Amino acid sequence: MNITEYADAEMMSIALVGRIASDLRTALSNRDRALLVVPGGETPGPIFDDLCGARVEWDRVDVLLSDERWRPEAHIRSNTRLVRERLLVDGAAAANYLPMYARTETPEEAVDELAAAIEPCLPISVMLLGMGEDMHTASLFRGADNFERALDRDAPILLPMRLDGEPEPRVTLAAHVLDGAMRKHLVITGDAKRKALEKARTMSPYDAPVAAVMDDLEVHWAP
Ligand SMILES: O=C1O[C@H](COP(=O)(O)O)[C@@H](O)[C@H](O)[C@H]1O
Repeated sequence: MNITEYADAEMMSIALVGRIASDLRTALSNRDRALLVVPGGETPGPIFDDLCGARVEWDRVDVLLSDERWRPEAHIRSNTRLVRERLLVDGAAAANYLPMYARTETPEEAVDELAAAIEPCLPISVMLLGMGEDMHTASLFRGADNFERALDRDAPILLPMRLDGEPEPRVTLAAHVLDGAMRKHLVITGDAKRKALEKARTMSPYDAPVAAVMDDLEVHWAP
């Protein structure tokens, strides 16, 4: 794991967008298509605002979320909504979006079909992840019903995930799928997440989920 510190979030966004765009161009020089995985939540919005205009052959890129909250796309908590509104615009509107939500009542009813569309696009070429102060990344939450299964080497690509206290069920890519990405970036802001990440360095993924993706991880941090 390597950490780059930036003066502020704007400087971080500029540099990170340059890195992701460059990683995508490298991936596209080796393969017909590239798979870009992005996080949801609050942190990536400003990065998406810049990334959508980056010089990339977007019509050769598949875009996929790291995880999703099981809410209709129009819902304020939908990660898909964030991606559609702030990433899949401008040049990036030409990218192919791989859905991580279907209009079924439960994720269990849809995960196999969603995973079947994702599988042919793997491995991940370029991945950007976020992290919570509780050290979760994607929707790998300690204490969630499928958490330990999601850390298994033979876990299905996509798993439903329920955590007491969370307002909706979720789906997440399995740890081995995330960890298999060819380029791995993590974006975090603030002292609390920085401290949590430092702590996670010495912990097992069973206690600190982000530790499951730390090999060759490039961390981008701003205050
Ligand atoms: O719920 C989620 O949270 C994490 C962290 O979000 P942030 O706003 O604190 O950066 C995010 O990476 C994940 O994709 C999302 O579903």
